[in-house]
Amino acid sequence: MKNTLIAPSVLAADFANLQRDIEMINQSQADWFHIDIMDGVFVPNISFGMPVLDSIRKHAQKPLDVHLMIIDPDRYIKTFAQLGASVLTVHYEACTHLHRTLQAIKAEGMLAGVALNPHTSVGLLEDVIRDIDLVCLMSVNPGFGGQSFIENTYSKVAKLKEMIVKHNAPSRIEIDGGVTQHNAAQLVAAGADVLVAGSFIFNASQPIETIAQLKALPTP
Ligand SMILES: O=C(CO)[C@H](O)[C@H](O)COP(=O)(O)O
Repeated sequence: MKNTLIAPSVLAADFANLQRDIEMINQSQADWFHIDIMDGVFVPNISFGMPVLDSIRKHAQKPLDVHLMIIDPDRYIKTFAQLGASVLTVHYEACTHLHRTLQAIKAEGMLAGVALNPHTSVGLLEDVIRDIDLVCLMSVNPGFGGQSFIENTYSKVAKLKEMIVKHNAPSRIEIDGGVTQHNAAQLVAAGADVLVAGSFIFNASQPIETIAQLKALPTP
């Protein structure tokens, strides 16, 4: 029985004490570091770029799950491979030739992810789902941490899980945005494999225990 992977979003970390927060995640039961790269064009925020990720990589003791919220992500596939990304996720809405982009990510030895904005239907992935290692369902409108969870996500998870089973696809389902103790169990029950959480973890009084609680959720 697969257990749920927990990927704390570094976007919510204290950037004045980033090494401290990275060490905390290293000591926790978290599985991945979720890295949100934002360009201020695809989303109305600019997060951080290659120099910060290079510093994170030097201290992170868990795989880097890199989420590109940028236009034309093909430009940077090799760069993020060199920066140590284990998973590289691009937005469906930012790709003209998604199948080719997925092939390019895999050619660099990374797992290939596709993220869908809240308004984007999972059905649009049907012809490429077998080539996707991770589908990231945005449960907030991308760009900022600390937003409220979009309730329609539950039904999207169920639809996506049905498609993955129908096509015998390798895809994991990742949920990104507004994940807390109020929705995590229902998301896992609906078929989520990976939970991204930023503010729920980094704003917690005891973040390591908060991660342990997410990790202990029963899986279907
Ligand atoms: O992709 C993101 C925003 O675009 C963040 O990863 C996501 O919002 C997680 O942060 P939080 O758990 O605080 O919502």
